[in-house]
Amino acid sequence: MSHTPTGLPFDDIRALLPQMPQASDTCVDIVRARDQELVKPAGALGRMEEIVEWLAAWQGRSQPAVLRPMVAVFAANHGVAAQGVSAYPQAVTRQMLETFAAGGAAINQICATYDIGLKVFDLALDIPTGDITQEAALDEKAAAATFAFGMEAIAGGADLLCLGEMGIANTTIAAAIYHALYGGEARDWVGRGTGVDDAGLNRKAAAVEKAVALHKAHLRDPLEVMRRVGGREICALAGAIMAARMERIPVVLDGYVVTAAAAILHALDPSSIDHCIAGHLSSEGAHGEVLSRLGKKPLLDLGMRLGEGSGAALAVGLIKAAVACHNDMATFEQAKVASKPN
Ligand SMILES: Cc1cc2ncn([C@H]3O[C@H](COP(=O)(O)O)[C@@H](O)[C@H]3O)c2cc1C
Ligand SMILES: O=C(O)c1cccnc1
Repeated sequence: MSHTPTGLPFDDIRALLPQMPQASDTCVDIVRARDQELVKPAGALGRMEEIVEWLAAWQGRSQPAVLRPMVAVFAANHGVAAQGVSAYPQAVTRQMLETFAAGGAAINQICATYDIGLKVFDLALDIPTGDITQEAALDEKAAAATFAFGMEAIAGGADLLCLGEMGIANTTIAAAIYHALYGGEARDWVGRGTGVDDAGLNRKAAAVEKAVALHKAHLRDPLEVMRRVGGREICALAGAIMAARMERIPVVLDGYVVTAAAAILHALDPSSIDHCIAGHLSSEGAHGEVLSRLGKKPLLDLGMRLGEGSGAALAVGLIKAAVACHNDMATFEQAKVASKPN
């Protein structure tokens, strides 16, 4: 990327890209060699084997481990909610944070089931971002500061990071990001989110179209997309993905909203999300199209459209099982099973 440093906050983000650690091919080779020895037909664990290779590559460990998985949920409010784009009122964002704290949400139960840590971050809920149909969501300084907050938030605490979000109207924000990055028609990118009716869906498409038209002159730069038609949780999620890369923590993406933060980084540098896996395919319509643009094949497809990190956290069950098979299965020799087919 040709870029002259100017000392602006976004330059601090761009400066991270050339410093990203790369996958460890050596660790992958060691994992593959052990896979050959394990007491099963070659390749019989299919994608479970690929999951272990991915963990090894990005943890930089020849024997990968998932001992401290964490879900980080970033919560924010959005000025665009005033356009009538959600089936629920903005107050639900804070009410759900109280529900997370009380242990009553879906994500609490999934984390308890798979022994996953849960951290929830309130990103200035009382101050919704600017309505993207009227103005930029955030100025550059605030966007960069929130990205930095997301980087800090995940520091030091996990060997696998699942990302989640809570923010009424944020499926509209995600759709605006995809429309800005990938073009097409606004309608192609909007879905029913929390369950808007046909009139609500029309208002969503109109809001996305208006926002992208308003900011059009500035949307060639993915970081401008992030601050103008995005929101605080999108900035923090992008920061968390970047920090995880720097710390060699593999990342499990959630659904339509979390993937929008990954799409921003991918647009800056496609290799910047190589340490990320897609936990699931959201039933928010365009998620499949987005994942194929990002080159990600989702692990689960359960017809879910919740957010909160729920699809990512469910995938941890599979990931833990994949690691257990790899690390703890017997070899043909140990099990005294004939290793060569007739
Ligand atoms: C009770 C409740 C719990 C949720 N948990 C996640 N979301 C999800 O729905 C919101 C996005 O949908 P939209 O763009 O239509 O507002 C986000 O907050 C997301 O995390 C929820 C939504 C509700 C109502
Ligand atoms: O897939 C998602 O992230 C999603 C879908 C609907 C509502 N909230 C989030």
